[in-house]
Amino acid sequence: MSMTDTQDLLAPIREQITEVDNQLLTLLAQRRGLTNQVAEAKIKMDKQVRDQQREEQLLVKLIKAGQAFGLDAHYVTQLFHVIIEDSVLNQQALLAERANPEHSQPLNRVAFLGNKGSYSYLATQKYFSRRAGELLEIGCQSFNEIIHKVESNQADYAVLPIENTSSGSINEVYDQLQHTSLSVIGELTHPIKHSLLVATDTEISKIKTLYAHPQVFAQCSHFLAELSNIEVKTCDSTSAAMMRVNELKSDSCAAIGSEAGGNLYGLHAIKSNLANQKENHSRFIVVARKAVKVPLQVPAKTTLVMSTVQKPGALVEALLVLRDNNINMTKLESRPITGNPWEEMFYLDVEGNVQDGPMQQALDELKAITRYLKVLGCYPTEEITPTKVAAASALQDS
Ligand SMILES: O=C(O)C(=O)C[C@]1(C(=O)O)C=C[C@@H](O)C=C1
Repeated sequence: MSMTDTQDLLAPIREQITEVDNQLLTLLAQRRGLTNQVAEAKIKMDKQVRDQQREEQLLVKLIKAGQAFGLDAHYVTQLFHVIIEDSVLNQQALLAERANPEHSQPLNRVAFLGNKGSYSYLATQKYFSRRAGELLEIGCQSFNEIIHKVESNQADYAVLPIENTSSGSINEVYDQLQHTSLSVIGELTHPIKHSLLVATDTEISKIKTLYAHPQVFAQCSHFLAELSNIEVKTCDSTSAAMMRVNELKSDSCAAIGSEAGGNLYGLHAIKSNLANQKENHSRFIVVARKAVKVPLQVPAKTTLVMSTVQKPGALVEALLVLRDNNINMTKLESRPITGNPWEEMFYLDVEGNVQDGPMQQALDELKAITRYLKVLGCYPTEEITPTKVAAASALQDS
């Protein structure tokens, strides 16, 4: 069968697939509209955004209905976890906006690291896509510059990477937090997926020169080891590598970076998942000059910074305060204090709202036993743990 025949066979089926996809999008938008209404009702009824009992009932029904259509339980569960996560995040954003009208501006000026196409750029887009107001992107060359932009009112917000699942905490950002008066007002996690990006209709065997940021090369070392006769050229940023490959428009050049970022420079991916570690995510924080008030209906996280007194067991004592007040700590990081050798500043992320009784009690107790304690911010949690359906596997077997 010739290539033209094959394409003719595919074309009408693809048309139908496109039609179905558009219907799916229409329905998803309709569902999102309904969740906005749910959020409004929850504000009036003073109810929690998350209702995991309702989610479980919903999933059980959907799994059953899916089976009748020949769709397996795993597929249906995965799909609806994403849909429900979107719904929860959307509702949280709406409630947070209502509680902080002064943060709702027609224009959000946001400083981030790198240019269009960088992972920080994509995280910025993702975070502000749920928020009202237009986005003005301010690409910066250093964390210092980013913080300065917000402190000096040249930007309203900054999006900063704080940790990565493969390379750990980003110390430079923690050190900036030690000296700034800005507050953490939000967080988000963004997947870091490296792809091989090209500008022409080429293939891997033709690639002779690769452009990327040195950290990206390090994260893809296993993939690079498989290639032979390749020249590796380091660039200052992922976006610089993309720009270079777009300028060269050569069959023998490729950049490594995110596919979505590459698309902004007219590049397309010929191979994906290049990182050594397949689950690669970065967590970002959003900071602003003014703290936000998190409605009690929304699950919150609080970031604290403290230094303990110099005595054995001082840190343990501080952590016991959290335990005794039933507060879960999700992260503990220590950084040296500038100018005070051998002394440490501790950064803690804990689950809870600063307006909550147990949290206020814990903060009072911590103040009494630490040398320094500051709340860096309290913000809505964006890590939405998917609801498990105990009956799913049983349903699948039946
Ligand atoms: O039904 C609700 O209460 C909703 O908020 C909607 C919804 C959903 O998207 O289906 C989202 C969050 C809740 O945890 C449960 C269900």
